[in-house]
Amino acid sequence: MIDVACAIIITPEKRVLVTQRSAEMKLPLKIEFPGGKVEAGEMPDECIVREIKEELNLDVRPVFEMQPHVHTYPHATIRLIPFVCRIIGGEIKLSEHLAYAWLAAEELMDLDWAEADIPVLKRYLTLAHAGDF
Ligand SMILES: Nc1nc2c([nH]c(=O)n2[C@H]2C[C@H](O)[C@@H](COP(=O)(O)OP(=O)(O)OP(=O)(O)O)O2)c(=O)[nH]1
Repeated sequence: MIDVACAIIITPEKRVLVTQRSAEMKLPLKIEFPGGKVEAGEMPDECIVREIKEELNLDVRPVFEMQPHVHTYPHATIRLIPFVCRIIGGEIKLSEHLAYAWLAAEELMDLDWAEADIPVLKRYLTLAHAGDF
């Protein structure tokens, strides 16, 4: 089981950052919440801060840890650990992804998501709808 931390980065206007995996990555061209594998000796919240800096050149602060979701792909079983995050600095510069977009909640479901993200997205939308974020 591979622990993967991902970030649901939100703006004060409630837009959410989504990224598209490149053709060279596993799950090519799928939409995901940016993030990556938790390294040995690292806490998931430390991982998400590191990965977002590496992948997007953004400084984020995790504000809420959501329930993890386990998903089995043909290549691996992952435990996706989502963090709702706010930006505290930096400007987006992509180093691995093909593209990114800031989307409103109602635009999110209609994308070609990595399978593991779909239950996470649904939970986030429930929280957002309830006014938690
Ligand atoms: N980062 C990220 N990975 C996801 C998400 N959903 C999902 O199924 N995955 C999968 C894709 C990969 O199998 C795994 C994480 O891979 P990764 O390639 O992003 O992680 P990494 O940068 O640490 O990996 P590596 O290239 O250094 O090996 O989790 C998601 O929302 N974000």
